[in-house]
Amino acid sequence: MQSAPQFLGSYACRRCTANIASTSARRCLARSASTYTRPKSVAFASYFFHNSRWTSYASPGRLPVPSPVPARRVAQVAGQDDISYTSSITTPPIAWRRSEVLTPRRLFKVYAQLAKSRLTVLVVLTAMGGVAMSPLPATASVLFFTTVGTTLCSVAANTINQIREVPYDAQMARTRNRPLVRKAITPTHAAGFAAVTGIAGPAILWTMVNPTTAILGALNIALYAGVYTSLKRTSIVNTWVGAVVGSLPPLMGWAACGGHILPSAEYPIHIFLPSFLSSVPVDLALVDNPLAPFAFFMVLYSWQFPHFNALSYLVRASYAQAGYKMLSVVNPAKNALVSLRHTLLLIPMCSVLVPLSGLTTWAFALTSLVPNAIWAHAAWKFWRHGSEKHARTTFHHSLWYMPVILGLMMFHKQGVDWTSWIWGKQEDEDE
Ligand SMILES: CC(C)=CCC/C(C)=C/CC/C(C)=C/COP(=O)(O)OP(=O)(O)O
Repeated sequence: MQSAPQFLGSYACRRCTANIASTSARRCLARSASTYTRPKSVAFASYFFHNSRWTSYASPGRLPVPSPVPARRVAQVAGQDDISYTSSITTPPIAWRRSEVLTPRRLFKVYAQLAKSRLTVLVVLTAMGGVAMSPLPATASVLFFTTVGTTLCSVAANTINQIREVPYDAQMARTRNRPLVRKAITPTHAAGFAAVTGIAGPAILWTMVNPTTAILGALNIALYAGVYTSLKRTSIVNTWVGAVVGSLPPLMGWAACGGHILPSAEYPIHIFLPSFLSSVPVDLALVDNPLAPFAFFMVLYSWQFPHFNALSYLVRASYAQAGYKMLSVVNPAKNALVSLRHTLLLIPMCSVLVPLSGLTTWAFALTSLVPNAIWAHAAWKFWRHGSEKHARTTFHHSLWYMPVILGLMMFHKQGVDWTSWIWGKQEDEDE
């Protein structure tokens, strides 16, 4: 473990530094400490209200700057005593620097960082995927307000997540430059931003789209910022909860168009057999089928495991350092096995569940086999060899896999026959 002065050199607030041996200083240490041995409960309220007064002892006249003694830490979690690495914290994670002046332009940039803008764009795109796959038409107003409402919900969820994770984000190179860690914005300001977006998002969805979409948005904020964020440091189950969070936006898009996501007497579950097994022609009136959004949800749910587990394996040292309970840290072999399991599960999902639900025609069952086979092969190699090289390949495959699978789903969408649409046009021209 690092020595107390090293941690305190970066993170103790002024009030707590008067007496470095005092309880509050120890509390500061606890909230900064990386944890294989979990810290005592982090005094969140203390962090929250002290943060704007945090200072660095690297400035002269305060406590001495700690000598940069390399700290070596060996992970010993769940019998995995083979993960060892040299901690990169040989100097305080954040050096003293003048605080940023928040011009409107900088403030916008800070808000975008709090929103994790790229993730938010992806979330909105998957919600639009739900709209695109819905058999029910969407008006321009529904499209616009679903986009705005979903964006605001995602912004709020990501902001709350960052407010809660400052001491841990500060310990990972990947997240060390986030606005709250570098103190570009106070936690109070960020909390205000989260409150405004977190109320406006569901309110817009409720009033301008429909209550079901609003409830899904609010539920997802709670699931991500509340349940998932807490579980990250307590249980590997976090990844399964995070996968639900990532799969809910398409349901929001589906619900926004008025589609039903739960079966009822009025909207029971239908199955759409392939034409060689059924003589009944597809009744497009039945395509608003609760099994369809469930199939979409499941594809996104399973996609996240090989995507996230492969990435998580590549950054496992920093996850370990910040004390996150990730499968890639506690059990790398199982981490790769879970990735493989979900790439294999995606095959029957795409080749049976999706066409059976009426979301696509049965042609999708065949065309989806190609991307599924390529990705499953990469995940199998990752599981066999457990190397970073294969983790990277599995991760890179996840990046093209999702747009390809969504594109194929759109191409084979039930009731939309692109080929006859093109041929039909040609016939029209011939006439
Ligand atoms: C509509 C609505 C509310 C949508 C929310 C969508 C959303 C925020 C999805 C995130 C999914 C997820 C588990 C990301 C990882 O977060 P992480 O905390 O592990 O990432 P980090 O390590 O980069 O902080």
